[in-house]
Amino acid sequence: MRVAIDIGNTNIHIGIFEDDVLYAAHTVRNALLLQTNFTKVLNPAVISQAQAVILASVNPPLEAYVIEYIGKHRPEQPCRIGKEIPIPIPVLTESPCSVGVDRLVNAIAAFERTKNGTIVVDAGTAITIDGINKEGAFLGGIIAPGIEISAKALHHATALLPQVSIKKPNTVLGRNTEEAIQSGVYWGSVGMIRHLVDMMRDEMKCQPTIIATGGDASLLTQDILMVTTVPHLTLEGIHLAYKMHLARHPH
Ligand SMILES: Nc1ncnc2c1ncn2[C@@H]1O[C@H](COP(=O)(O)OP(=O)(O)OP(=O)(O)O)[C@@H](O)[C@H]1O
Ligand SMILES: CC(C)(CO)[C@@H](O)C(=O)NCCC(=O)O
Ligand SMILES: [K+]
Repeated sequence: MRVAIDIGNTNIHIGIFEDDVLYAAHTVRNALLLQTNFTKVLNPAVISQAQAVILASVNPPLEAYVIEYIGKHRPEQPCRIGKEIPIPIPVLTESPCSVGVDRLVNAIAAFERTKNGTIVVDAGTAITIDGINKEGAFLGGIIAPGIEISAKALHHATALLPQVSIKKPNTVLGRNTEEAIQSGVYWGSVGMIRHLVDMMRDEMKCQPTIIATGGDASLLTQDILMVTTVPHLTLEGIHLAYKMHLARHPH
């Protein structure tokens, strides 16, 4: 049994892999994790019995907490993607080390599925849209505000706009403030994703496969054509990067 942990900015996602198959996954709000007892979220027995605990983090302070907790329950340090586990694909950006490892493991898992030029949309805290060429190399992409960030930003930066939870509006023309914010954030995000995917497709000069993931993917992609949603793409990518490393460096 192997445990993959994706430490993001809103949520931590935990996946349990048995015989290379993801058989359990759960998500905990970071804020909740810091308030509650870690043992309720990351079962000490699972941590101590796992063959490997593999981490991908884009949130260093929370990562430090998780590593400290894991250290109490198993003698080996967890394997960190991008540290002990090198990124097993070419990263063709200016500064490969500064690309979020969640974007990179998404690319690894997506390419494993498509074996084709691919665009990955991850709609989480941020919305990222990244290109992978048909050789499986990470090309770069875009980082934009996620829908919760957009809704919060409107509330925090204004005197009159309330905090609104975003759902799909029935109409584009909002008839009250709440509907107007929902429409702006929902249709704005959908339109942004559609447009950026089109632009990226042109720039990549190929017919890439589009894969979406992240907490808001199923909400947003209902209005985007030709997208396959893979809920646990990041966890799959963490596990895959680890397996690729093992294949290259058998113990
Ligand atoms: N049950 C849920 N719990 C938490 N967030 C949810 C849930 N359902 C939908 N969401 C949405 O998912 C988004 C967070 O997505 P995700 O879980 O991919 O974030 P994350 O992993 O922290 O992101 P990142 O890695 O980009 O920091 C939020 O915008 C929130 O609106
Ligand atoms: C963009 C996010 C926040 C998405 O989770 C993460 O991948 C990150 O913090 N990235 C670092 C900067 C970069 O990817 O270029
Ligand atoms: K994410």
